[in-house]
Amino acid sequence: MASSSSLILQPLLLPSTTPRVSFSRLVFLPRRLSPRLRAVSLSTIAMAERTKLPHVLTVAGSDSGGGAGIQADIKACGAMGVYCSSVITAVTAQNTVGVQGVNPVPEAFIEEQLKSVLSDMEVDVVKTGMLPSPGVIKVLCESLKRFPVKALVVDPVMVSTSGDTLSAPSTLSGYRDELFGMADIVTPNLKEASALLGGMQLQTVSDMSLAAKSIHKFGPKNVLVKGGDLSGSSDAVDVFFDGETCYELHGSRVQTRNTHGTGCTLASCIAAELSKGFPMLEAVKAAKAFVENALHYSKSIELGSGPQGPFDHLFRLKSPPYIVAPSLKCHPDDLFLYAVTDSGMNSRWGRSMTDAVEAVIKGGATIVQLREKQMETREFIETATACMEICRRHKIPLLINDRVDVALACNADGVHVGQSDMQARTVRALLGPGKIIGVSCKTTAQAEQAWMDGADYIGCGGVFPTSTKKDNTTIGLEGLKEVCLASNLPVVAIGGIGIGNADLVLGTGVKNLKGVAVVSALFDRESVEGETKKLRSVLERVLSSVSEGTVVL
Ligand SMILES: Cc1ncc(COP(=O)(O)OP(=O)(O)O)c(N)n1
Ligand SMILES: Cc1ncsc1CCOP(=O)(O)O
Repeated sequence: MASSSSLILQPLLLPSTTPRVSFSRLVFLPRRLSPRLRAVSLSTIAMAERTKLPHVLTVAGSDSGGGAGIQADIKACGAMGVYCSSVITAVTAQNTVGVQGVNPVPEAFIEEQLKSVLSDMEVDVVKTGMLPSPGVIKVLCESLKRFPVKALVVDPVMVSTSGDTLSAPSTLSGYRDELFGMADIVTPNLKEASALLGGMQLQTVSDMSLAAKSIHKFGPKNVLVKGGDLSGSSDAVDVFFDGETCYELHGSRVQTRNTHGTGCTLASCIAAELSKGFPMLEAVKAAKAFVENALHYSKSIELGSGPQGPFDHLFRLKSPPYIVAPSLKCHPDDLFLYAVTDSGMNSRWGRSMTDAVEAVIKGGATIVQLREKQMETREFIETATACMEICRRHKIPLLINDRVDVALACNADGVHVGQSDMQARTVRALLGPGKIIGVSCKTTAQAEQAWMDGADYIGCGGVFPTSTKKDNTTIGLEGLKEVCLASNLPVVAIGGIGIGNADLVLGTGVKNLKGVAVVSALFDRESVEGETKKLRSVLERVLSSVSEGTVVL
C-alpha cells in the first residue's frame, strides 16, 4: 500500500462534470483511509510545513465599539503580521461617547482562559490592558510564573480616554507591587503615571522623565511615559527610560478626533515587534511610527457622534468598494477566451486601454490580462484600477502580467508570471490564497513545478509562431498536448492563435485544455468587439463538437 503521505499529496482532479468550484487547491485524502489515519495524515502535512508564528497574547477588556481593548489589540497585531490570542477580563458597553457599562469576567474564568492559551499555544509575549481588580492581577502573575513567556508588556489601563474608570483604584498596588516587577515595559499615559505616583503633577517633558525614573523603581525593565495629552506641546513626545538612559521620542501630533484605542494599539505593536525578536527601543519606535501613520490615514473617518472615534489599523476602510470587495473566484472554464492586452496595439488603432477592455468583454472574453511591458508604474496602476472597475462591473476576472505590486495596488484578481519572473510560490506568499496565479510553461517539468508552487492554471505556448513576443520558441500542438497531459492544472494555450486556427487547438480534445489566450487576433484589429465575437463563436462551435465526440479538423 502506498504511504499515506504520498496519497495525500495528489491534487484534486477536476473532471469536466465537476460542479463549478474555484481554482483553490484542495488536499485530497482517499475516502478509504480510516478517521485515525486521516488525522495522522493531516498532522504529517502540518509537521512538514511547520512555521513558528510570532504570537502575542492580549489580556484585556472587550470594547463593544471596536476601537480599543481586545479589538484594537487583535487588529494591531494583525497589521504587524503577528498572531494574537486573547484572554478577556471584562466586557464593556462602549461607544464613541463613553463607557456605558462594565461587566468583569469572573477571576476563575480568566485563570481558565490563561491556562488554555499559555499551556498550549507557544505564546511569545503577553500584553495586558484592562485588569479590573487586584484579584485579576494576582491570577495573571501566578499564571505567568507557571507558564513563563519571553516578554511582558503592561499597559496600566485605569481610566478610559472618555474619563470613565476601567479598573478599581485598589489595582494600583497590585500593579506596583506585583505585576511591574515581571514587566519588560510599562506604558502609562500622563494620567496613569500620575496615579501610579500618588497624584504627581506631570506638565512638562522633564516631569515625564522624572515620572519614568520613579516608575522604573517599581521593577519594570523599561518605562514609556506617553505624552499624548501634554498640553502646549506641538509634537507628540513620549519619554522612554531603560534604567540608564532617558530618551525623548518625538513624533508629529496628528489633529484628529479619531484617537480612541491609541494606547492599546501602541502597547500591542510593541508586543508584536518584541515577539518578532526586535530589541525594546526598536520595538517602541516602530510602534510609535505605526500609530502615527494610522492616525494620519484615519483622519477623515466618521463613525459615531461622540468626541472620540476609532481609527483604521489595517489601512483599508477608505478604499474604494472594488478594493474592499473580495476577489472574483475563478473557474477553469473562465480560461475559455482569455484576452491579453497590448498598449502598443491599442495606440496603433487609436483606442484607450479601458475602451479595449470594455470592447473585448462585450465581444465575449471570459478573462482579461493586462500585459504592459513599457508603462510607468503610476500610469500602470491608474490604468489597471480603471480596468478593474470595468471587469468588476461585468464580473470578469482581471489578471496582471508579471507585476505583483500593480496587482496588489488595484486588488486585481491575480497575476500571470513566466519562467524568468518572480517564482509562483513567492507570488502566492505575497498575494495570499484567494488570488489566481497563472504560470507560463513549455515543458512537463515546468508544469510539475507550477503545481508544486501553488499555481492555479498554466499558460502553455507559443503554440504557433507569433510576432507579439520576441525570441519565443514555438512548441506546436504536440508540445501543448504533452504539457496538458503531464498536469492536472487547467491549461490555456497561447501564441499565434486566432479564428483561423483556434479549432486546431481546442480540437485536440485534451480534457484540461480549457481555452485560448490571444493578443493580436483581438487587439491588433479595427474592431476588438467584432473580432472577439467571431473568435468566441469558433470556440463555441469546436467545444460543442468536442463534447459530442464529432471533431472534424
Ligand atoms: C495566459 C498567458 N500565458 C502565457 C503568457 C506568457 O507569459 P510570460 O511567459 O511571462 O511572457 P510575457 O507575457 O511576460 O512576455 C501570458 N502572458 N499569458
Ligand atoms: C505572451 C506570449 N507568450 C507566449 S506567446 C505570446 C504572445 C501571444 O500573442 P499573440 O496572440 O498575438 O500571438
